[in-house]
Amino acid sequence: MQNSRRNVPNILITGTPGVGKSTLCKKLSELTGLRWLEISTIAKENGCITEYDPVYQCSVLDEDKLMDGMEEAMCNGGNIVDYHGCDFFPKRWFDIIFVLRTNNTALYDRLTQRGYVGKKLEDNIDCEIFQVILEEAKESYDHDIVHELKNDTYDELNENVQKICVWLEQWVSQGM
Ligand SMILES: Nc1ncnc2c1ncn2[C@@H]1O[C@H](COP(=O)(O)OP(=O)(O)O)[C@@H](O)[C@H]1O
Repeated sequence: MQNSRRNVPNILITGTPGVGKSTLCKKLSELTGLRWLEISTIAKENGCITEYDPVYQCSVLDEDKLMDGMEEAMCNGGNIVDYHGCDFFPKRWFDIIFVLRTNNTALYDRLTQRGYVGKKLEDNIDCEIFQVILEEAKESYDHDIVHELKNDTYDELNENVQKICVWLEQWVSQGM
């Protein structure tokens, strides 16, 4: 089984900005004790930003430097990685991948509340409509470890956290 040597798994939580990754990761981390690695913050704190993309209004990552810095923690396991992309991480790092999904109306409201306007808002809504991150995950990892989770409401958020906790318990017990 892939990565079975780790005692605790690594989980990737991905999806379009605004689908609720950070909210879910924070809760999951508090409940499980797994380490929440928010890639945007880690990249900023460790000088892994090469430039700012004025078209997409976002930071461009120095992926190699970031990966090198994360390697040891990821090999040890016990991490929840949170990022709105997934194709550049080493495949061997993850035991499971959850792609959060949100309907357009809810996502539009969340992103406008965050201050997104114009092209940035439209591009992120399009990203969700065309399920870009889900396709990216399926292209980058084995299909059987990629799971889509609907995350429109707080009830669904709680259900998703529970589902991941159940998976985690099963994963750990299988290795005993
Ligand atoms: N399941 C949910 N139902 C309703 N609102 C949510 C849900 N998850 C997150 N939110 C809200 O949506 C916004 C974006 O959530 P956030 O976790 O920052 O998304 P991301 O990390 O994917 O960009 C926040 O205001 C958050 O409170």
